[in-house]
Amino acid sequence: MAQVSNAGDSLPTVMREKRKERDTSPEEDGEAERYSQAKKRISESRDSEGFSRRDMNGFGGGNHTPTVAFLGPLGTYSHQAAYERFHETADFVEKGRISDVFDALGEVDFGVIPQENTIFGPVVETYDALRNIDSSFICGEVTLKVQHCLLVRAGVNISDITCVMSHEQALGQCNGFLTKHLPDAATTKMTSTAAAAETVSKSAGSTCAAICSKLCLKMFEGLELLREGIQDESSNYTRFYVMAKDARAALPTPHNTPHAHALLRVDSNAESNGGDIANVIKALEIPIARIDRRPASNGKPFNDLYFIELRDSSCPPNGYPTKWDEKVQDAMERIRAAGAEVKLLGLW
Ligand SMILES: O=C(O)C(=O)C[C@]1(C(=O)O)C=C[C@@H](O)C=C1
Repeated sequence: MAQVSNAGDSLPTVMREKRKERDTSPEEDGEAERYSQAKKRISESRDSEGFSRRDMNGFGGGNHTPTVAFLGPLGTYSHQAAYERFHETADFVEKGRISDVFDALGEVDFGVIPQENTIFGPVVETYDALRNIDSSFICGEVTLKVQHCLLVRAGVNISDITCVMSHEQALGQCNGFLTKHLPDAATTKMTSTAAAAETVSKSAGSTCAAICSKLCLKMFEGLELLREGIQDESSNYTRFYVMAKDARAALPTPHNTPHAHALLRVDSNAESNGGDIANVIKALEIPIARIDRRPASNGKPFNDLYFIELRDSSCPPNGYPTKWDEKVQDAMERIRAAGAEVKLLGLW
């Protein structure tokens, strides 16, 4: 697996004194403070892990602090993933929906976008947006450990809960818990896990619960932790794409994956190809890491678009395999020769 971050791994000790009497540890208090501070511009150019603004291709040399959009509000897993990837090298910008993060690319330098979860699978909103993008690119990835909590307004017991709010991914990842412990509670899809926590926090007298990160206890007032680690498998990870408008935008070092990747969007519906995805797979001649499929949404029933992620593990640590870009371009030429349309969505 690529670089995996657990948001609570390394935490400042200064926050210990500030600890409030809640369900969070000193480490989690520090974590909350770190993430709150993440929005602020940090003038220091190098942090303790060696991330440097000078390492940002295209940004180095000037005074530009890169901006990074993520699905908000503060306290989402996207927020944590963005912070784990960029630390204090960037200014962070909250967006209301995943599609808003895509739309912001260009205004902001980077966007951090959930792509896939190990329990519930691909993030549908992300693949729907990938169907239409023409000039934004995936330039990196980050993987985050996800431990869901059940948060309620203080004083609410599990037997009182009438509804559960969260992002559809989190509801899906906790389906076993919901079926077993809250079979009669209604579920409400929210734009994000932290949006659910915020809604519960602001609804006096509410008997709704939110499924979200423990960090939300510190981000929003009046919430209490009822259960922790309620997802269907204790080992649970979400992988995020890091995207940019500029295909040449390079992420701060260290390069975050031991493999080289590319993502292709393939439309195999052209008549010249006979609609056969097998021709495309044969033409690739590069190992395939995963294939996802979404309706092409072009008015023709059962026309699909394929998202093919390529992976080459022959690269040196923190680098690309020799001529990776050329290998991918050559594969795309072969796909076109086979009669399908192909678009490069990322190279990292
Ligand atoms: O709602 C959030 O906290 C998000 O960052 C979104 C998201 C997702 O779309 O998969 C990210 C990680 C978790 O898998 C649950 C939700």
